[in-house]
Amino acid sequence: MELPLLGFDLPTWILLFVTAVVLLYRYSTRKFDVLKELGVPGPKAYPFVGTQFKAMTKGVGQADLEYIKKYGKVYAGYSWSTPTLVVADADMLKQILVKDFNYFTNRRKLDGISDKPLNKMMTVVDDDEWRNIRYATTPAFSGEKLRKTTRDINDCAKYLVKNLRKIADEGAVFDAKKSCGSYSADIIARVAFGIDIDSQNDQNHPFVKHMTKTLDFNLFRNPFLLIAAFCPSLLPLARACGLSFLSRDSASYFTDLVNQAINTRKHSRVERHDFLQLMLEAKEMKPSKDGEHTDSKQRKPLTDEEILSNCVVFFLNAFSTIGDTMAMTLYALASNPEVQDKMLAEINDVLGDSMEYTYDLMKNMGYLDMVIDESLRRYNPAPMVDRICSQDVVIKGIKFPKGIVVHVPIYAIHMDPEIWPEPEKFDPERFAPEKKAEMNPFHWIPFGFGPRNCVGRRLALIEMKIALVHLVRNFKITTSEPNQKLLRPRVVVVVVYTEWFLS
Ligand code: HEM
Repeated sequence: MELPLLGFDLPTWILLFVTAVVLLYRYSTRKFDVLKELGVPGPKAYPFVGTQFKAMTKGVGQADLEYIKKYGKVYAGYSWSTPTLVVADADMLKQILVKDFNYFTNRRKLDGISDKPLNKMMTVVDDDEWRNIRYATTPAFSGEKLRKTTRDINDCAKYLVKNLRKIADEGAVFDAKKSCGSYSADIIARVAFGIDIDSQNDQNHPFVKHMTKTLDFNLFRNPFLLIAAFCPSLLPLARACGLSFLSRDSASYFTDLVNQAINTRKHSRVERHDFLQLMLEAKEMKPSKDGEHTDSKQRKPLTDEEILSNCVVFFLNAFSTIGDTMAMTLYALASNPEVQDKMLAEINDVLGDSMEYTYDLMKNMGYLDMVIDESLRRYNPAPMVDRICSQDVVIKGIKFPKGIVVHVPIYAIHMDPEIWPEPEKFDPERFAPEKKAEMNPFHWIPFGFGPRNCVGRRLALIEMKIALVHLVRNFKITTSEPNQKLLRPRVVVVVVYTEWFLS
């Protein structure tokens, strides 16, 4: 006797299942004709995954590298079901990222990022809303502002040295990714918001815990991301079931942290000129104390929602990128002792007995710059950036239809053997001043390019430089032998390297 399941008999279940598969198939292939019309070569697209299968198994960067070799510097693909043109050609990038910026102002939105407190992040908002926020926050990273922050950065770096000294004295190994991530979190909290989180002393600090959880872009650990990637139209249902990109506890942790910082600021008599202050001034449309924001181009006051989202985006961006790049630079120094020795010689030469490493002193360290530039080429944490085309435009004979996503394959450009011979090799000499002067600027784009490039670039560089100077001056960095082999990039949204340790 057949037992009906939830009131349906077996044939009905089979019919429902087949209908669901057919509907999902049609949904995931509905845009598969768009790229055929453009006549741009590219890999075959499959239902549900588009052309992403290689990216899922080998990482976005490696997939781009292999496809560019096969199809050329412009190829067409489907990011899941979204038609995408991948552009690695330098002239076209100049056009897209700079000259025709008005047609390529916005980024593709991950559907999941429309929940508070992430919905108004500078990284995801469009057009004038983006311009307004970018305009209000850019002055926080001026040379003058950063010069004032170097004392705070030095303090955090000294703390890092103190903590690592304990480990070195015991002859133990250290987890560079964690230590550098905490260093970077402490700095952004201090210099941008004036708050002390002291995550270096407590790597289980809730701040670190929530950051790490939020930045875990593994599709298979975060069902919300999985749905956003494969079937975004099911997101409302996912939300109704309580799923979200940012977990509820992380969302309320970040919201409370920012609100506390704002309240403390309101009642404090200490005058600050940092990122948070600029945002609060932009909320009230006050001219900044330094005369910034007096320009009539400033369009609208920032809303509370915009302030909250952009505080969170600064935390998120600074935590992962700087921590990872620094950790990879340490790995490169450990694996290339001659580079480490040369760096130390320059540091001693420039600094003499000084223990305060100022903004201006850092400018005199040409070899340190070369090491960081090479590290950002070889181990850049952002394997790609993207833009959406807002109206039909033809570039170098290729039609970019309105709505198409342009994917800029940073990793593949940085690892292209035609541009960078022996790309796997860590070689700071590639960035010697005479070579840098001749370099095509679109062959090295770790911070993106054009008006929408990384707003935190200068802070990132100064933070990394100061920490590396402290570390190289105080320690000889080596790899802990067996872990050297574990270094493999796993690229989903940002590059994450498998665990490894230094001593
Ligand atoms: C090594 C460190 C860093 C790297 C490699 C990096 C890389 C990038 C890249 C590739 C982009 C996209 C640019 C584009 O689309 O053209 C970006 C955007 C952004 N970055 Fe960074 N970043 C770093 C550090 C930071 C820091 C420290 C902050 C904040 C304090 C920050 C805040 C941002 C923001 C807010 C955006 C969005 C800008 C906009 O949409 O206008 N980044 N970053």
